[in-house]
Amino acid sequence: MTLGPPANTLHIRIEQQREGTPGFRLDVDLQIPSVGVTALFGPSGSGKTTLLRCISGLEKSSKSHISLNGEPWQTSKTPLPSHKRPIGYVFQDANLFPHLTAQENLQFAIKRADKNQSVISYSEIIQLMGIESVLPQYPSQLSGGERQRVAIARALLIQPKLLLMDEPLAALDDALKQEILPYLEQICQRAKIPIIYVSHSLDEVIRLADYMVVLEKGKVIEEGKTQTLLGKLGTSFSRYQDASVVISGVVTRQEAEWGLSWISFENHVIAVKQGNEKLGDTLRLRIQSKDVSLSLSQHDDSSILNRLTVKIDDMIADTKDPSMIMVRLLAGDTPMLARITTLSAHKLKLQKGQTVIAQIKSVALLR
Ligand SMILES: Nc1ncnc2c1ncn2[C@@H]1O[C@H](COP(=O)(O)OP(=O)(O)OP(=O)(O)O)[C@@H](O)[C@H]1O
Repeated sequence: MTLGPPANTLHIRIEQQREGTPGFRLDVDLQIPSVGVTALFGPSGSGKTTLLRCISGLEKSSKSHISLNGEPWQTSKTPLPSHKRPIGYVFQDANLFPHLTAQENLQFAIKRADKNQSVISYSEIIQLMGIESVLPQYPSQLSGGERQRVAIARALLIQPKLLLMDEPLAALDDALKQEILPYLEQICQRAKIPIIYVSHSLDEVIRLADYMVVLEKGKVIEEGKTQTLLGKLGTSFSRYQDASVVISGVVTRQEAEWGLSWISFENHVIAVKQGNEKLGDTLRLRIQSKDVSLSLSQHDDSSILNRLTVKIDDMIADTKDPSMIMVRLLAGDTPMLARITTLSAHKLKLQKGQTVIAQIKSVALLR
């Protein structure tokens, strides 16, 4: 007996060889979580958009099998036309109908909605996206950010089983990106469906995605939970100079007089600049490998607040820059990365299994 894909999984099997692009072949067999955000990452031309277009049926593929929690809703034998697939699609450009108001654009989606599926209600999405006041307006009267928020609402109002987002923030400037990210976070937390999110921005991915897939030349080269994948050595991420890890922890102490929140994970505590978070909130922190230095003993005379006792798990030389080395650390079971000079590693005689102090200079609070 062969076992099918496990429950709580979205299984996507796509093969495509497009005429006119002989050098490119898409061949993907993915099993990703059936709830939450999966980021699709990879260099330009690696096939991210092609994969989304094949999933949505906008592009033909020789093999196309999609099943959710073991239930197939798209097979090569019974290909569904694009408009019949229960998929919401948000593109880089909002693609709203220009001759319809924002509200009419949304009503168009409601007509198409799957009556058996209830992802989100009209009133809830209007409130979550903060678009009540712009409903009577035409797309040309909206700002780029407002247009994109209406487009996201429209994609969700078809009550999809899967939401595809292809660089939804790429056309916006940095200020607008920062404005829309909290809306996206809310949607990602609220919609209990799988969301595939294409982005070139590691910042966005780290902030939104629980799971990551990396494509290269039409094939999956890496996949896994965001936290696990980013904490690995030898991946495409650990080669970046801004290689980072994500740590999830709970606010256990706040000191208003110093403007600090203390975030606990496993047996460790990290101080961050206080924001809107409250005691008991779960937060994600981003720690860049270049902000982590190592010492053999605790230095109480240092200005660095965050000094964690960790174990060296592995070390790998930077093939592009022999003066630098990446050290993988474990704070309990939580991986961290430190990018330090090869000379320091040599002077400190760092070795696998050794206990050291990780000094963290700066921690970004992701939410
Ligand atoms: N309409 C098309 N006709 C023919 N070939 C195409 C077409 N669109 C893309 N390609 C080719 O298909 C391959 C995959 O492109 P795709 O746009 O899916 O990559 P991508 O990872 O989304 O890139 P980017 O990050 O730049 O958007 C590339 O070789 C590209 O040149």
